[in-house]
Amino acid sequence: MPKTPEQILYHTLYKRFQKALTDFSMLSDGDRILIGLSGGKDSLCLLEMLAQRQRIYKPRIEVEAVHVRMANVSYESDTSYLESFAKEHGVKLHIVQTAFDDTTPSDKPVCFLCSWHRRKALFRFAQENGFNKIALGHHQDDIIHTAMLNTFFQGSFSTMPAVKQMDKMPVTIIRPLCLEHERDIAQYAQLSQYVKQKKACPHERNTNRTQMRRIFEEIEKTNPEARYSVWHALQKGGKLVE
Ligand SMILES: Nc1ncnc2c1ncn2[C@@H]1O[C@H](COP(=O)(O)OP(=O)(O)OP(=O)(O)O)[C@@H](O)[C@H]1O
Repeated sequence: MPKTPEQILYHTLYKRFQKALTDFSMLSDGDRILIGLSGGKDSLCLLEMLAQRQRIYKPRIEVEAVHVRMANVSYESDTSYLESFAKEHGVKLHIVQTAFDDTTPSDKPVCFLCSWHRRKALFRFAQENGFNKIALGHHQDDIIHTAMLNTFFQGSFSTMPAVKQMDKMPVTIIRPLCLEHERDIAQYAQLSQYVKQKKACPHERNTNRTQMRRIFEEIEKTNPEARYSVWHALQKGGKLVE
């Protein structure tokens, strides 16, 4: 039977997802995995693939998802779409709300505070509900851009690892999309007609990250293999597992 472009692309994405699971030994029998579902294309795609993986017998995993709403940031997320998407894939979705004080002056940017508090809510929810792993939707481009940011701005050759065992809690972060190319996820999201979130965060602006993205796009034009080169350097330097 002829395959549609959507099915062919999903197959490519799923193969890389499986390779990431294997290369980084991300799954163990009995894992309870909590997906951080922002509503963006990456975490939607992550949910779709983990939902499929959940139907395989060994290693046996259980998957649920959580969407964290930030009460004090007018950042509209269409939770009814997230609920129907998760339900369609047989994944239970939890919605939790949190907030932070953005009126007290702080030396930290609002985006930093917002993501710090979101992360805190995610960890708390995972621990209170017996999840031993949290799956996040960062892909290979995110990991490379972070490595560039840390190298050029922090003086540290480091990045978001594919697997990170948290020091102070019995929770491991996994990034099963770590081998995915962003453009493939974007194309799949379009073919699969993912609904775009009404992302109206008033604090979002051009950041150093956006600049790294542009620079990396330029580098890839000169050397289409550049991503594999950076990945290899990160792997060789032991930066992908903590
Ligand atoms: N509000 C949220 N609730 C739960 N998890 C979240 C939330 N926001 C982000 N995450 C998790 O953190 C990851 C990285 O967040 P980031 O803000 O970079 O993603 P995004 O661009 O909003 O969306 P996505 O990565 O899903 O396309 C997401 O892929 C998701 O797993």
